[in-house]
Amino acid sequence: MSVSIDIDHVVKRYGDNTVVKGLSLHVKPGEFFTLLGPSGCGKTTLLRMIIGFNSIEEGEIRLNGKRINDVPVEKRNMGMVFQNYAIFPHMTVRDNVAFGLQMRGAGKGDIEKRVDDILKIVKIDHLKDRMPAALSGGQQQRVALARAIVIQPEVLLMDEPLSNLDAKLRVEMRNAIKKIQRHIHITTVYVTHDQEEALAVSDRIAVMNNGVIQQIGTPQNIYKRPFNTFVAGFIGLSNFLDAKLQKDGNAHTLHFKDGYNVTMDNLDESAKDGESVIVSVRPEEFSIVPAGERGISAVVESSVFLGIATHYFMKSDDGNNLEVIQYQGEGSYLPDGTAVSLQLKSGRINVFHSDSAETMIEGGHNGTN
Ligand SMILES: Nc1ncnc2c1ncn2[C@@H]1O[C@H](COP(=O)(O)OP(=O)(O)OP(=O)(O)O)[C@@H](O)[C@H]1O
Repeated sequence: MSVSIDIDHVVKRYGDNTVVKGLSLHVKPGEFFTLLGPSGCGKTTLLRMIIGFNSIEEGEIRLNGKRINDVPVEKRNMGMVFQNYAIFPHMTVRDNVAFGLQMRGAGKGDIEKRVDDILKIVKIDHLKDRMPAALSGGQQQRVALARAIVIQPEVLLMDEPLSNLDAKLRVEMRNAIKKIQRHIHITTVYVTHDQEEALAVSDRIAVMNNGVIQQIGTPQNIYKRPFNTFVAGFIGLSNFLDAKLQKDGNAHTLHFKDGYNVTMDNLDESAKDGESVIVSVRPEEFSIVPAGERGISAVVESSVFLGIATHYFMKSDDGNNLEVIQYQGEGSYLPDGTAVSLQLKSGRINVFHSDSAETMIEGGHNGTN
């Protein structure tokens, strides 16, 4: 049976330095939940609080509603996979995976069967007699994963498990991890600073900065409707433009510096007439139209052909550097120096208050309550 995890106003201090600041979140049974944020934001610290390597200064962590603050690591029944694999170099794959079961006093026959089953699940059963030094990085990480899950933990914790692998293997392994997690349906908390990896594997993501959660949501929700400018800038690419808001009855108009304006019908009541706002636009949320048409005037400075799309680096007439993506079939190639107009897709762009940096899109929330 899968368990839920409640993190309830937890605080972690190192001396005078508070690195986790009254943080709360709920992980559902069987969920693949990711903590995502820049280096030093407190992800690993929080993960270590869940498994019990770190003390909890304030607040509570509960498993299926039961407080575990004072339960020692070995009694928490959690498996953990580390960035550096942490497998025993002097033991075969089979012995590495069997180790945790032996420590728990499982019988010989039982150990053999469970190790065989798990090695099949992580697809390294053909390597069971190898020593770790004779394995690739991806294979070693599969051993580490097998070792963590063979003990049938209630919770699987992973701390940047893919960061030592090359780019191609990272993609292969993240797909494998996601598949295995779905298969065994274990509540999983995954730590990464790689936003693409987080989007690819997670059911939900908590975006953290400086010990505080910025937003919790599904990958789609966080990408499409970031709660604040930090999330908009951290997840995927965003262009940020200044605009002034004008209220016209129920609708609002965004006025950009060079006279272009866009009507919005999805802003909430916090949007005030005359307010300065920040508009975030994904590179694929521009429509490129010929120069002179309505839009933000810009010139192509350089471009990168990516096969599926062309990525343009442009400069707007009022001096903003803009990144714009044109998918194959959406128009002809624009050589450097081409003048264009950029129109915005009003249903897709995001608008933030300049002062609080928080969204004013209707229904936009940070998912923390
Ligand atoms: N044992 C410790 N003593 C003092 N400060 C610590 C200790 N461990 C971590 N910190 C500090 O706590 C903050 C959060 O660290 P943490 O390792 O949780 O960040 P992170 O988000 O996991 O970053 P990274 O992606 O680089 O691992 C950092 O400022 C770090 O220097």
